Amino acid sequence: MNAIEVTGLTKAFHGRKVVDDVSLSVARGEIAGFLGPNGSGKTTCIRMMCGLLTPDAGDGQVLGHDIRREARAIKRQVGYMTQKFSYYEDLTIEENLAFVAGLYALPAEAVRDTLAGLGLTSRRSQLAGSLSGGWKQRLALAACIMHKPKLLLLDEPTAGVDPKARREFWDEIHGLAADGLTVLVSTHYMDEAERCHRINYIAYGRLIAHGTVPEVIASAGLTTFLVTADRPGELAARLRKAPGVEQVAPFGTTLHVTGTDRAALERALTEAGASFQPGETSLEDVFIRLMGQSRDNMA
Ligand SMILES: Nc1ncnc2c1ncn2[C@@H]1O[C@H](COP(=O)(O)OP(=O)(O)OP(=O)(O)O)[C@@H](O)[C@H]1O
Repeated sequence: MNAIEVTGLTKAFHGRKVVDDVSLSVARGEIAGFLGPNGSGKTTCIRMMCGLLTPDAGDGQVLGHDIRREARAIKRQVGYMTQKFSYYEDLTIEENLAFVAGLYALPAEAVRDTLAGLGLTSRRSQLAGSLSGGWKQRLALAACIMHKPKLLLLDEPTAGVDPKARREFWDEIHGLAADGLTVLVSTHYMDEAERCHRINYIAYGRLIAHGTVPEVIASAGLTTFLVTADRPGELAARLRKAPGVEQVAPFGTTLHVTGTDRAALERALTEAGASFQPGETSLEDVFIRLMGQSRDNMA
């Protein structure tokens, strides 16, 4: 049975639907990415799935428990790292974990094992407030997995963390998933999306794409050309107005020019006198398009 199997989740605040008919399946041991623009309803979905918020409509199961009737059982088996994870700055790493262990009535070994498991033992006496962003995230992760949850919900866990620390954090997540933990992670970083087994893209409350990264890219049906130009800025301005050109994104001195109609795109580039070659469509190109499309649908 899947770790998450929910259908038709809907939630409105003050008469405005912020989650609209979202269905989601996440297999056990899977790292599922949850992506979408700010305010698109990711956190609200996560809160409904872990029993913190009651949906207006929709139902389903998380870890085999009904999200409406068995919220307590779900909460016990879920680790939830919120966007603004809080800990006591003037307590050490170990003291912070001991506090959390107390909340869950866990034995002292739980703290020791968690410190060791996440490579925190040598830093256990360091004050949490003095840790760098990466180590703070590691402490937050430690606090969330100490009670050995079966499902880990991570809400933008690495915002503001440097690339090396982010990579190490993700190595950790993959290690936990390999041991059977299911992970649902919301992120705005494309490289993190690419590290998920499958991704789910939500915009304006609706789930509009899901699958593996290659599947999501392929389903968008976009063609991308790489264009080099002496004056990329000028060319970009012209191309943005050309028929068939849907996106123009400068990357250094190269432009990534994207559209759904390959022939129209080639025509536009030829007419603009651009020198171009085929490129790979990125996940970011796809998301920008999906975002634009769903905004049009809302209008
Ligand atoms: N308790 C609440 N009361 C009223 N409005 C809320 C509440 N919680 C969330 N919202 C609104 O619902 C919408 C969706 O918010 P949510 O936090 O789920 O989005 P998100 O996709 O997680 O965004 P972000 O990427 O910025 O974290 C937002 O417009 C938000 O202001």
